Amino acid sequence: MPSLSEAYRSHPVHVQHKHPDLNSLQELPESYTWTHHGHDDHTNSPASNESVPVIDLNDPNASKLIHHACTTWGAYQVLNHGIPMSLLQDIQWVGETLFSLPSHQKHKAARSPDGVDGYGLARISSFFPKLMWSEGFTIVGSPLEHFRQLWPQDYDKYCDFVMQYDEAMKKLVGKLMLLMLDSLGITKEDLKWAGSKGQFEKTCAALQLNSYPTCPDPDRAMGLAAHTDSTLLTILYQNNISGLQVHRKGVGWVTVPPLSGGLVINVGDLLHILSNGLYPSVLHRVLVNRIQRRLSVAYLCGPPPNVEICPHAKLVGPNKPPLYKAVTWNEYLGTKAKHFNKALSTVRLCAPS
Ligand SMILES: O=C(O)CCC(=O)C(=O)O
Ligand SMILES: [Fe+2]
Repeated sequence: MPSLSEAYRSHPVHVQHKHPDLNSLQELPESYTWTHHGHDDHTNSPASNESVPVIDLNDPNASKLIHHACTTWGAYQVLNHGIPMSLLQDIQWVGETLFSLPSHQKHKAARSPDGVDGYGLARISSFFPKLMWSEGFTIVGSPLEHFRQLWPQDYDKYCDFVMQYDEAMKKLVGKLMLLMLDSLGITKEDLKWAGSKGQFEKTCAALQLNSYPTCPDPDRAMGLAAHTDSTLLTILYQNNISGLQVHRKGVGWVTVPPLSGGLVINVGDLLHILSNGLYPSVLHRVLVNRIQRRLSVAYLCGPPPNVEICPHAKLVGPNKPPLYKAVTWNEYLGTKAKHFNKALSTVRLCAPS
């Protein structure tokens, strides 16, 4: 069975590796200048009071609320998710410390050209002519080797925080998967890969730390370009700096305001497939600002690598043909590495009615 890192490794996306230290630039270089995008958000439109739903996981109606949020937005924020605030602060501190290291130090843990983990530009960079105003660090499995390069003296305390975060996220994934499937009328017994305890303990994940340094010309820069996640679901912690936007059909770009202790849940491409197109995988992007560095931590969660994901039988019928063919995460990552935002349409069987 291919591991997640093997899956990524077999589908390398080539990203230019030498990039300037964004923290030291006084002007936006041409290579980072996107066309002006300040006008294309929804803030002046009549729908500006629309916002991504906030759901209390202790609410007895959570499953219904999730159904509504996922069909309309493909995203929601959660409160009372069980992750202690101290753990969120710890992982944020790891990110802050990591990205504050001198550039040459960070490059000691650079992602290898065909690799998945380590320091570098966003993997999606190769699909855009302009560079993004961000830096990232990806962790799959143990961060030990890279952290040893970054912090030769005290790497173990940073590793501990990552492991604790990973452990807590795994539990939350179990809870969220149950709720999100329930919201589709699917039980854990309906999915073989839900695991013997029905807690989705075999799901695979990558942890992505993102840093968006302050920018001298934020209106013309892009922190992270519009994309959907190749996951089942993504659990995102954003510190208290705004920047994340989601796209809603008919409304446009909508900012997801940071919520103290809140987590953003994105529907990824594989859950979109599993839901037979009912839940859109949310298109999202990140804008930057000139005042404060923004940090985010994304837990990118997918199925066990060799499991085939297809529209669930309960969501398919005579009037609802399956919209997608079955794909493993590995196969889908390959498709995404080739076709990026058109990947879903390449695994599509028929047009929606
Ligand atoms: O920084 C954010 O808020 C979003 C990050 C993201 O979309 C990703 O890592 O896939
Ligand atoms: Fe994302």
